[in-house]
Amino acid sequence: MNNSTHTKSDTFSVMKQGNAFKFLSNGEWRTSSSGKTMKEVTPYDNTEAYEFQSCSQQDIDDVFKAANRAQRDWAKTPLWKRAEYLRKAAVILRENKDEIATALVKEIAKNRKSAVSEVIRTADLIEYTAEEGTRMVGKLMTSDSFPGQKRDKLCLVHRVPLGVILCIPPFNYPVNLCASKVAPALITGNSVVIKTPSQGAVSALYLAAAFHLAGVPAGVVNAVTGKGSEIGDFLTTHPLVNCISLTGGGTTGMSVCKKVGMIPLQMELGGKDAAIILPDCDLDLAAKAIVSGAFSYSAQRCTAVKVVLAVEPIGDELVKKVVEGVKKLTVGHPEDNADITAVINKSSADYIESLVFDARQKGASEVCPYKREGNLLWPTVFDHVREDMKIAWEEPFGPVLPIVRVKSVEDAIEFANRSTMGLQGCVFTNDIEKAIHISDQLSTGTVQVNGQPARGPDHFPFQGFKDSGLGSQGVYFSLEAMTKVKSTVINLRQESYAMN
Ligand SMILES: NC(=O)C1=CN([C@@H]2O[C@H](COP(=O)(O)OP(=O)(O)OC[C@H]3O[C@@H](n4cnc5c(N)ncnc54)[C@H](OP(=O)(O)O)[C@@H]3O)[C@@H](O)[C@H]2O)C=CC1
Ligand SMILES: O=C(O)[C@H](O)COP(=O)(O)O
Repeated sequence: MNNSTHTKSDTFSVMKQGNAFKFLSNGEWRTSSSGKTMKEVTPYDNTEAYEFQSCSQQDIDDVFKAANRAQRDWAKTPLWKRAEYLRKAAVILRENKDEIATALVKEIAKNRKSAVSEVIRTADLIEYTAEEGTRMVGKLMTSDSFPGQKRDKLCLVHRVPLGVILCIPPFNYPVNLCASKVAPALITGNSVVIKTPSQGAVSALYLAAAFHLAGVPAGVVNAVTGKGSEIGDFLTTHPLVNCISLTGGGTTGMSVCKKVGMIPLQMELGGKDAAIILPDCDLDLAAKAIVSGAFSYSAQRCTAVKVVLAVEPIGDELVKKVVEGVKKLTVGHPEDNADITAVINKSSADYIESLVFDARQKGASEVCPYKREGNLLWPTVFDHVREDMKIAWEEPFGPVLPIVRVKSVEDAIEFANRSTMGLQGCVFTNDIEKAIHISDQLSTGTVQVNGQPARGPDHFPFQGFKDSGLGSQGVYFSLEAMTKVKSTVINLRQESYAMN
């Protein structure tokens, strides 16, 4: 393994040919056999951000064959050594955090501070995964714990890799949500094929490059670029895929689920996270969490607060505090660290606008008014939202927050549970018994008490109920998801009991 540090500006030069980024196949950065490239524009000024390969079916087929070939030797690499590769990749990410953050700023308009923190969070996640993975030991079971049995069978239980994992991250965390799939896959002895998001492709390629530069053997980490609508089906239905881990929209996730065969799936899809605010809560704390929860990264987070259910009589006071908080948010360019930056593309901005117009036309009260310049949308808050308004149910993935007034906690729970999604929810109250009762009633994978919805810290389990997903993420849970149980049973001729 190469132990030198990677801080020079040409560290990643291997990834490029001219202006175009190459894709990673079997340990080599290549141009596509299609001869075609794709261009990506910045969300904020529509100028060209990057150019990268439009991978062909032939490229993808080659990548899967390489990943399949490399996996067995990788699985035979001692665990401590696999962990070393991961730690090395984490070091490379940290050393190059500014360059990678620049890609995040340009491709997905994440503000610089958050972009740098995504890279550091990713390095931490990879290191934690290396450590957790080395501690993931098998277990020994004995037959005599089952009724009627003697101690004449010893069962050695191991977790073994699945094979080739197809990792499909979304645009909003192209580095971190790529690593949250790749790191657990690698430490457990799988090889990976990354399908980068089209907006965010270069950021995800940097992640792949960190593993490549760390010296991970050829074929173990591969990354292809291209449009999901063009190469998605070929990737997900490829016979050499042994597991798919996808984070993205519900429509994408469900269509993949319907097409693939009997392989394990880890799906992290959309959310409509509700914040239930009880009259007895610390209102300042709740308002602060709502503003941060609803508007960080312009609300392009699956865990964003997407509807507030204010239990009367606190509605007026809560709305006043939320509006005060929203007015302090800065709107502008990601390089200036603005809180609110342009949403990912025009079609997303148009969709968000359609939800705004629907709420406006149906009479919601626009307490923080909507304004748009290109893809830049000012943080908008609607009060007195009713259930006939689309914004009450749909996921805008943009800075528009609906507030619904409800008469009772029971009404709030009923409203929240009517959503087809069930990622997270949160409840603000000073009564912990009430909080537990509400958490028990909510059909969501996680409920936060007196805090905003969030995936992190990244070792916590993260899962969606209903249409929000399948399986659980979070370091240990992903290690389990990317392995299967294998057991060896030793049948003794006579019973034997371990003695002191
Ligand atoms: N629960 C969670 O953890 C999270 C959920 N999300 C959800 O993701 C959505 C926004 O992210 P976004 O990136 O736009 O989501 P998409 O569903 O559009 O895309 C997600 C990923 O899937 C790829 N893809 C698209 N079509 C296919 C296909 N047919 N087969 C295989 N892969 C495909 C995309 O590639 P391409 O870009 O080329 O189309 C991208 O890499 C929101 O709905 C949000 O709620 C986002 C983050 C976290
Ligand atoms: O993609 C998302 O939106 C994330 O999974 C949420 O992560 P966060 O809660 O750390 O923003």
